Order: sequence, then structure tokens, then C-alpha cells
Amino acid sequence: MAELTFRTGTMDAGKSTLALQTNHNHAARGRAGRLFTSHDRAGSAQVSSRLGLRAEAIEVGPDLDFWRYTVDALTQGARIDYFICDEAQFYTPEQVDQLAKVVDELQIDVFCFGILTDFRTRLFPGSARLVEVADRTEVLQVEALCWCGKRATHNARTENGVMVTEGDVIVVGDVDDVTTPPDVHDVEVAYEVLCRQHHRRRMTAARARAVSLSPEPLPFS
Ligand SMILES: Nc1ncnc2c1ncn2[C@@H]1O[C@H](COP(=O)(O)OP(=O)(O)O)[C@@H](O)[C@H]1O
Ligand SMILES: Cc1cn([C@H]2C[C@H](O)[C@@H](COP(=O)(O)O)O2)c(=O)[nH]c1=O
Repeated sequence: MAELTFRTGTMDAGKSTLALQTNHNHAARGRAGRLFTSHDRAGSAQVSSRLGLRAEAIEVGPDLDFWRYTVDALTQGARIDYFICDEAQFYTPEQVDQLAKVVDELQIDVFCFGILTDFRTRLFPGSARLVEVADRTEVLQVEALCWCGKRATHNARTENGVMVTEGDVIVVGDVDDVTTPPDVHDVEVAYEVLCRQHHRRRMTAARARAVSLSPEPLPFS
């Protein structure tokens, strides 16, 4: 029986690496697959991992209909055994439902990879739908860590080094370096993974360093 699987974790947990490994393992056994992604940091229509692996993919825009795409491909004689779907948090709930239909009606395995929550700690609509309909939701075993050493569970966004909790939901960026999105002039955006406590307190690594380096308060006279 084909399955819809959702593998999730924070940013930098190894999801894209696992997506590419999964693709490799299935292709190595002669299975025919398709690789999909949306808004990858490395650019349109590719899956890239911080470990250096990279592969061409089909870019998923809001208008892509997975059911139509699959039926058309099969009608034209293509063979499809599985789909790898990276950055699945950016897919629409309707696209996730189309993927579920592809699994059930066409017996094609679908492996989705993506983050669960955005920088405001709210579920991405696509990820919420995946949790609702997937046969299995698995949290990646390699844990990303907060600066304090605890398991990182939340994705924080910084603008010019300061953690923010308001703004556009989709802003492509990385955990290491800053990017300047084309539509947000002079604002450098970056991400950092944190434990819940430090996300609640807006205590990024830089702020924790600044607090620990600040001079002792003078004693009251
Ligand atoms: N130089 C390195 N040596 C070993 N592992 C690394 C190195 N750089 C990155 N990684 C691993 O790659 C992971 C990020 O992989 P990636 O697939 O890009 O993550 P995701 O797609 O979840 O954001 C890190 O959590 C870390 O385990
Ligand atoms: C939290 C959050 C993230 N994003 C973007 C930033 C990255 O481009 C991707 C996540 O990629 P990764 O492979 O999991 O590191 O999502 C966003 O647009 N909005 C957010 O709130």
C-alpha cells in the first residue's frame, strides 16, 4: 500500500538532506520518482542541503495541481512510483489533499519534508493539513539545538539582528547568513532555531551574549 509520509523538524534539522537521500535510495532500486520543492534557498526548482547535496526539482507554485500533473504524466506513458516533496510547508492545503488522492487512487508513495511552524510559532497551513491527513508524521531524529544546548523546537526570525514576531509569513532565508529580501529594502533577515523558553523570551544567541557581557549594575547607595 502506498503511503503519505510527513517528515518534519525545525530549520537546519536535515530535512532536505533526508529528502535527497530518500530519493537516492529509491532511484537506486530502479523506482521512478519526481522531486518537488518550493522557494528553496538555493533558487527556483532545486532541492539543496547544507551538506552540499543538490538536485533539480519541479517548482511548486500555488497553481500546480498534483492530481492533474500525475494523471497527465501517466496518460502520456510515464511511470511514477514515488514523489519527494521538499519545503512542503509552502504547499497549499488543497495541494496536500491532491497528494493524498495521488497516494490512495494511484498507489504512488509521497514523502513530504517541511517545517511545522513559522517564526510566529503558528502552523503553516500546508503543514497543518499534512499532519491532518498523512499516514505517518515523523519528527527528524537529528536534533537542532538552541544556543543553550536544549533541543530547538522553534524557528525564530531576526531583522537586522533583532528577533521579530510580525511580518510576511514567507521570507526565504538561512540560519547562518543574512539575506536582504528584494521587497524589504535595507532589512537583513536571518533565522535561528531556539528552544521554546528562549523563543518566548526572544532570547537569541546574540542577545544572550549581549546580556552576559553587559556591566554589573551599580549597587544602590
Ligand atoms: N559541516 C557540516 N558537517 C556536518 N554536518 C553538517 C555540516 N553542515 C551542516 N550539517 C548538517 O546538515 C544539517 C542541515 O541539513 P539540511 O538538509 O540543509 O537541513 P534542513 O533542510 O532541515 O533545513 C545540520 O543540522 C547538520 O546536521
Ligand atoms: C520559520 C520560517 C521559515 N521560512 C523560510 C526560511 C527558509 O527559506 C525555509 C525553511 O527552509 P529549511 O530548509 O527548513 O531551512 O522557510 C519562512 O518563509 N517563514 C518562516 O516563518
